[in-house]
Amino acid sequence: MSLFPAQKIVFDLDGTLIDSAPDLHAATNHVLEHIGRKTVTLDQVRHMVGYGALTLIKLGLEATGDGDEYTPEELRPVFLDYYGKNSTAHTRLFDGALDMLQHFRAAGVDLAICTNKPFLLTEPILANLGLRDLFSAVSGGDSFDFKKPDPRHILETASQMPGEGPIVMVGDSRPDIEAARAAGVPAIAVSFGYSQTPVHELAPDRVIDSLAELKTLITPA
Ligand SMILES: O=C(O)COP(=O)(O)O
Ligand SMILES: [Mg+2]
Repeated sequence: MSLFPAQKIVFDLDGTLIDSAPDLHAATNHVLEHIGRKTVTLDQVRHMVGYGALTLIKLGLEATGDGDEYTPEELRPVFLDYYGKNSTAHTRLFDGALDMLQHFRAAGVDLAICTNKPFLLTEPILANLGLRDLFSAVSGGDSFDFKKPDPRHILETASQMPGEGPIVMVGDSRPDIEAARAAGVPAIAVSFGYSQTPVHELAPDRVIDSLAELKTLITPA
């Protein structure tokens, strides 16, 4: 088994560490009901997450109507207002997430979150799930002028972490893996996330079926 040495692990959030689809589903349907559209299913939403709120709204609009009656931009405040108040009603950590994160902190590995979610929504979710203190850097899709799949999102997040050393990215979908590859950083993909295509087709360096596997795959550098 080839190992990935790391001093810094940069994690995607939705679909990787947290199963947030139920709350994102509710917020998406809140927007759709607000404009008199039919709702979408949880399974549909699970394949729409990863590129941020605007893309989620856009895909929700495309799935429920035609024409350009509404823009994602004008509906974004409706989405964010609802989601901001209901972001951890049903959201839970994936199995083994907390134990794995604590394992790496105890080994002196630095951890970060690099999500395409808005930054101001990310912090309360981490706090509500008891995770905030585990991360030395947290960046959202609006923290910089660029976001995943732009490699600078990963590299700028990593530059905010203390220390120097090799980086590993762990994510669930195309923007994570493309950003990691362009950044020259190994990409480990979880198989249970929200990817639109099977993650092995995106050619990450490794696919894992459980977060606990990271404890043997990644070695403290
Ligand atoms: O699409 C989003 O809102 C965020 O998704 P991510 O945490 O997987 O980057
Ligand atoms: Mg994700």
